[in-house]
Amino acid sequence: MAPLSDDHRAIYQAFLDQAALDSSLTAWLAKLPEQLAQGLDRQRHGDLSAWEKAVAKLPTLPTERRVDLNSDTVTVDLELSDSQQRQCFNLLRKLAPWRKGPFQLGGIHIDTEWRSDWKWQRVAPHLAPLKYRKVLDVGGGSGYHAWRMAGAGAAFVLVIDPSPRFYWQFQAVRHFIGDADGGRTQFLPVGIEDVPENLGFFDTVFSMGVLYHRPAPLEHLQQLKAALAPGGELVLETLVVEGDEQTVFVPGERYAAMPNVYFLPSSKALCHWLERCGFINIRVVDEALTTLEEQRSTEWMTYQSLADFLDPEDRSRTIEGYPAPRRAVILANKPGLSRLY
Ligand SMILES: Nc1ncnc2c1ncn2[C@@H]1O[C@H](C[S@+](CC[C@H]([NH3+])C(=O)[O-])CC(=O)[O-])[C@@H](O)[C@H]1O
Repeated sequence: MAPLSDDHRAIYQAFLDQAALDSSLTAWLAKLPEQLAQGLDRQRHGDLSAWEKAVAKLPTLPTERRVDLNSDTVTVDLELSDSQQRQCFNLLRKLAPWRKGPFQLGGIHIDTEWRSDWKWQRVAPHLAPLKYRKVLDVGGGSGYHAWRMAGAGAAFVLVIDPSPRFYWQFQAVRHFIGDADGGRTQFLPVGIEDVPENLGFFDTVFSMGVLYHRPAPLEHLQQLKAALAPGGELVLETLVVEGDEQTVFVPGERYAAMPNVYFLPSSKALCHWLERCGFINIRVVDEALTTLEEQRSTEWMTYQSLADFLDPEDRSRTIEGYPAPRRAVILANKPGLSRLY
């Protein structure tokens, strides 16, 4: 077994607690130390040591704090001296670009590239209540949505995302939140391909903003289904195009300047794919164009953003001449009787 650092011990313990309740997790538990060691291997990610150090340098915070995971801005109110606040600000800045949020931590407002709260507003009203549910957020970024899921009462929320920057952003936010969530929210720096097969564990699985990055989208849907418990709910959010059941668009090298974008189906085609993968109760609950207010450059993400990736003459097209980003939210269930009913 690979040695566990202090940071990882909490994740391992959270898994142990869950595994005691459900034996399907034990297969993952055995692989966990190796996966953690690899996901955070300093040799593989140049800036990792700097991010790790920035989080380690965050000052010890007063235990008296008010944590709100249920508002659009994930908020931790606590009294910081001016110098402590300046120190925190500078350390949090070292983890930039901050893409997914917003957060308000000890009076510091992290205005992220994405208004991830707007996505949550489109998704949350349609979900089976998250209370008591074990939740997996695949490609969960900084963990913004995971904190909102914990705020909605989920019993256990696991973010998986192979980006070590996001891992350290999550740990920075965790430093402020402390154990206000009862340790129910955890982050593993791994990809969906590292999740053991046929886990059948989670009551809700989210895949938001991930499917279009997968070269084998049906395989991705099958992996999500395999992670779900019988009767569990899939929440799929992805880029789509307009069209019928057979419409699928595959862009060239880049789409809105993003590399690694593969399949953009219509939402009708996506429903068809889900049906082919054996999901039931499939419904499109939202479809909307991404606005320039939802994704933009900020002080915390100073690089180019959506406005630079759309045709300046015709905002309905990307700079490559493709249809501008449109996103759908689709819910579906894995067949079977849920333990929650
Ligand atoms: N193999 C993989 N397995 C899991 N995650 C992956 C993988 N490859 C990349 N990712 C992760 O998927 C996330 C996609 S971003 C959506 C964030 C959030 N969900 C949102 O809805 O705002 C969308 C975007 O920025 O294009 C990134 O954090 C990747 O690191």
